Formats: sequence, C-alpha cells, structure tokens
Amino acid sequence: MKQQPLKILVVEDEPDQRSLITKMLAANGYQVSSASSVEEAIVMIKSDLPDLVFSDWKLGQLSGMDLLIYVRREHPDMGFIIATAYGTITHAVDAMQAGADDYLAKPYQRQSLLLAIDKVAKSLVLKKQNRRLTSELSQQQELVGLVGKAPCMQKVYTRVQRVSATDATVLIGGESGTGKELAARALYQLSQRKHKPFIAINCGAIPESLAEAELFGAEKGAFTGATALKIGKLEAADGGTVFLDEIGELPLLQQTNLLRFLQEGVISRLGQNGEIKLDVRVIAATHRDLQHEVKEGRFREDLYYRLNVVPIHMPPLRERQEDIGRLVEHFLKLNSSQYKMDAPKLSAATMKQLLDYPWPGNVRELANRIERFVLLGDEEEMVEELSGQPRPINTSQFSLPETGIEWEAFEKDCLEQAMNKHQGNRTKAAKFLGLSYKAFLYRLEKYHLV
Ligand SMILES: Nc1ncnc2c1ncn2[C@@H]1O[C@H](COP(=O)(O)OP(=O)(O)OP(=O)(O)O)[C@@H](O)[C@H]1O
Repeated sequence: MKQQPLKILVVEDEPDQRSLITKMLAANGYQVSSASSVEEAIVMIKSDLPDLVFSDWKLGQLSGMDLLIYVRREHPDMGFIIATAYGTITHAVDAMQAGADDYLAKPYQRQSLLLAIDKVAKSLVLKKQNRRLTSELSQQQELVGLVGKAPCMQKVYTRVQRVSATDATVLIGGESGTGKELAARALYQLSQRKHKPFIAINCGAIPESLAEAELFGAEKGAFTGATALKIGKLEAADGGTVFLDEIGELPLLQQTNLLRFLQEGVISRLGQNGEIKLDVRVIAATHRDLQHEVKEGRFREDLYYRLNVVPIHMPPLRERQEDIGRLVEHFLKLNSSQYKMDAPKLSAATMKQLLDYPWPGNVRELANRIERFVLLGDEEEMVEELSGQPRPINTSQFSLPETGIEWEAFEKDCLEQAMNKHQGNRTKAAKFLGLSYKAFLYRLEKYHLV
C-alpha cells in the first residue's frame, strides 16, 4: 500500500456514532473524513478520493447500497465496507454481490472494524495488480491452470479475480469434473493467503462419526480411541484457506458447527470447554442444487446464505464447445511432457468427434481420455469409445406420458434394468447410463439397490 496513511471516508447519519468511529480510526493512524449522507459522501469522493469507504446501510432516504453502486461504477478499485443491521444477512449477501469488499453485522466490535479495514487495505494492492492483469489479457485464454476462452469462462475469471483479493466466502457450483477444485485453487493462488496453507477436505469422504474430529479436532480422551490430541483441518489451516468440497454431503450436526465458525470465527475441539479463534478463508463447492437441499431439509438455510456470499458457477463442457480444441491441445502437451513422450497427432475426423461428443464427465473425462491417448497412441480406440457412449435421449423419440410419471420409480427401474443388462457389473451399468461410477453408486444406495 501507499506510504501515506490510508484515507478512509466514514458515512454515518448518526452524529454520535459518526464521531466515535472517526475518532477511533484517527487514533489508529488512519486519515479520516466523514459524511452524514450518501449525497454528501459523493461530493466528498469527487473532491478528494479516499482509499476506502466505510458506510452504514441505513442513511435516510438513500442507503449504503446506493453509495456502493455509485462507488463500484465510478471507482472500481476503491475499498468498501458496509455495516448492516443485526440479523439482515440478505443485506450482507446483496452488498457482497454488488461488490462490497466486506461487511460487518451490527453490533460489531471495534476490533472487527479494524481487522476488516486491515484486510481490505491489503487486498486493495492485489486488486489493483489483478485488474492490471485482466486488462492486459482482456480475452483471457486461461487463469492459473484453468483453460478456456468461452464467454462463460471469462465470467468465471472475472469473478475469481475480483474476489480473490478479499476474504469473502465463495460457493462454487457446477457438475462433476467442471473444474470446481481448480477454480478454488486459482482463488487461493491469487489471494494474499497464497503462502499460507490450502487444505482441501472432501466432505463426502469423511464418515459421519469422524466428521467432527476431522474438521474441528478432538481433545485427548474425547472419545474411545482418541489417545492423543487431534488438530482438526480448520485449525491446521489457520491463516490460510480451507476448501470444503462436496459441502452438500456435510452431516447436519457439522453444518451447525461450521455455521458457528463462519459467524463467530471460533471453533471448539471435540471435548474442549473453551474455544479457539481462527482466521481461515472458506471456499466451498458442490455439484448439488443446495437450494433444493435446503427445501428438502438436508441443508441448513442459514449456512447456505453464509456460504453463498459469492457464487461461482462452473459451466459444463458441453456449453463451451469452442474450448474443446484448446483443452485437447493443453492436455496433449501436459501429458506428453509429463510422460516424456511425443504428443501423438489427432486426425481431423477424430477432432470432429471430440467436438461433437457431449462430455458427461466434463473436463475430467476429456483429460483422462487424452492422457490414455498419449500413453497408447491409439486413435481408433478413443474414437470407438466415444461412439460407444450413450447419447442424450432425443425427446422426439421418447416423450413423457400426458399423465406424468413417478420420477423416483422410473429412475430406480432404469438402474435395475442397467444392472440386469450387465449382470450386476456396476462399472458397465454406470457407463451404460452415462453416469460416473460415483454418481451411479450414490443412486444405487439411495434406492437401497446395494
Ligand atoms: N478449465 C480447465 N482447464 C484445465 N483443466 C481443467 C479445467 N477444468 C477441469 N480441469 C481438470 O479436470 C479435472 C477435474 O477438475 P476438478 O477436480 O477441479 O473438478 P471438480 O468440478 O472439482 O470435480 P468433482 O465435483 O468431481 O470433485 C482435474 O484434473 C482438473 O485439472
């Protein structure tokens, strides 16, 4: 940041509160000015640009949100922190989506405000660097390992770059294999936490009985078999970033513990009386429709809002067909250098088949196929496999009855038929239905077919 003290504009219509905040910030070495309304703030911004605005939400006729919209439009690099009234989480979500760098829910501690300002100040430097990079590569072909030039990927890049410099919680959605983990790593690489730990946790892979100890830790003797103190993953990531993959699979009890951590910044190890304050940025990902999970009572609504402060959607590969050629080239190069082999050539006819293929397993499937192609050099095998894949149903050949159908009974029947057709071979049955093995197994379990 600059050598001079950070210039902060405080916008608060309550005179006592305004004077209190102004004095407190000045006492902490900041250069502070203040305004009592949105209109006055805009006049002041025009005459002397602050580095950061700290605004209350409620400001007479207009609101802090109006000021935020003005600031983002006119001064995209200016820091902005907003104070929202107690319990109005939707305000916070709206403000973060409109580009606020952080929010404080009232009543907040003076220390929380100083911490938020400090974080935003650090992120301003990165934000400026990232903005420079974005303008240098206005049509980016890739971002920290994420390859793709399609407009839907440009949206992903813009959002990743925009929020990487903040500590905002990010929820990454999208089908399996679309690059959710890669996007989370890109967010981390571009953040000021990149020299601190990045811990990835697959919430779907931890047995429910061990989930609490895994995530939050356990004191010695907290349960049978806990022979030593166990540090949980969140604590191990202190100062850094945690990536909670498959967050939709997190057991309800752990959802409550995670919510507490996101709201209060503290955890307690299993069997611990006190609490531990942690500084961890949370990035979560899921292939599920979490709003649907909330409706079904399997996911806490308040946690959903806390996580979904900034949503990022990873598009399926079939929606960015123009990137397939680029990805094929990327994986040909990557694998041939990894295996120290020459990259085999692809014929135009094979390339066309790759372009036409619907890629149900998304980039992961493409990466695996190209890896095998580099190792075996067998173009014919690859082409055969592609054409042997199930095609999406043409709805003109298969239309739903007027009376509707019982979806779950239908799905169960499809699973059973596929299993019978392949003599109980799950791998083949999954492939027959165009499902990943994991997705197939999940469905078998759902219908008690295993
Ligand atoms: N845009 C991309 N550019 C380059 N490689 C990619 C891209 N997207 C995905 N990949 C690669 O595809 C594989 C799967 O990606 P990743 O694990 O990030 O997907 P995911 O959405 O998290 O999958 P899942 O939901 O199954 O965990 C990885 O090998 C990753 O490197």
